[in-house]
Amino acid sequence: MYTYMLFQAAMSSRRVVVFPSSAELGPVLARLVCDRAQTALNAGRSQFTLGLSGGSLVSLLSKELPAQPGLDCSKWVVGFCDERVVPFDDPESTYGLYKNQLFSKINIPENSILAIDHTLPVEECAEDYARKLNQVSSNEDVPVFDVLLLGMGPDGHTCSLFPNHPLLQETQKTIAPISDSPKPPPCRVTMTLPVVNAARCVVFVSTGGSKAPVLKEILEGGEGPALPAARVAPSQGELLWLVDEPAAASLALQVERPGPGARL
Ligand SMILES: O=C(O)[C@H](O)[C@@H](O)[C@H](O)[C@H](O)COP(=O)(O)O
Repeated sequence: MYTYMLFQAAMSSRRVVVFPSSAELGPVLARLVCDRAQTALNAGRSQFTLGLSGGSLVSLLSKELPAQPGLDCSKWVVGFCDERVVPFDDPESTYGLYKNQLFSKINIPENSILAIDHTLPVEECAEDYARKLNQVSSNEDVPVFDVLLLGMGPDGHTCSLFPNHPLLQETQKTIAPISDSPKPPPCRVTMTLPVVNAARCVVFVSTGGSKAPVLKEILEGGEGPALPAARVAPSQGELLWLVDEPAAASLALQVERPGPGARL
C-alpha cells in the first residue's frame, strides 16, 4: 500500500497533453525544449543537456526546432537516450539521421554532440558511451539531463528497454549494452532507468492509433508487470506525455488540450 501511495505521489506531477495531430504537437515540443534550455542557462548552469531518441522524433524535431525564432544552441550538449551500434551512414543509425536532418541546420558545436563509437564491440561501446556522458553534470554518479525526449513502441518499450528484459532491473550501469534487442538491429546501447529517472524533465512523444491500447495500459494501469515506459517516473523532475488524438483515443483520465501557441 505504501509503495502504491508513493507511486501515486510520483504520478501526480505527470501531465498528459493531447494535440489534434503531430502538426500541432511539433511546435509546442520545440518551444518546450527551448524554454527548458533557457531555464537551465538562466539558473546559471553552463550548458543545457538534451537526450534524443529515434523513431518519429527525428523528423518532428528536425522540422520544428530550426524554425524556433532566435534559436541559439551554442551551449547545448546533446546525447542519445539509446543508439543502434551500426555505422553512422547506415540508415538505422539514429545519430546519422539527426546529423543529416537536424545538426546540419542548428549551431550545436560538433564536440557537444555525444555520439557512440560504433567500431567497438557492444559492451565496450556502452562503457565508452557511459564515460562520454561524464561531461553531463551528475548526482551520485548518475548523469542528470535537463531534458530527455523519449518515444514509445507499440510493445511499451522506451529507449532500448524492452518488456520483460533483464535490463529493466539494471541499477549499477548508467549506459547498458544490449545484443538481443527484439527490435532490429539487435546490438544497441541504452540509458538505464536510473539515468532516465534522474532527469529534470522527461518528455514522451507518442502519436498514432497503434499506440492507443498500450498508452491506456501505461497511463491508466494494466494487470501484468509494468511495461518499460510505465517505469519512467523522474524522482525529482517533470514527466510529460505529448500525444495526438488517435493515440489518446482510449484514455479515460483527465488530459490537457492546449490551444495553438501554448507553452508547457
Ligand atoms: O531505436 C528504436 O528502435 C526507436 O528509436 C524506437 O525506440 C522508437 O523510439 C519507438 O519505437 C517509437 O517510435 P515512433 O516515435 O516512431 O512511434
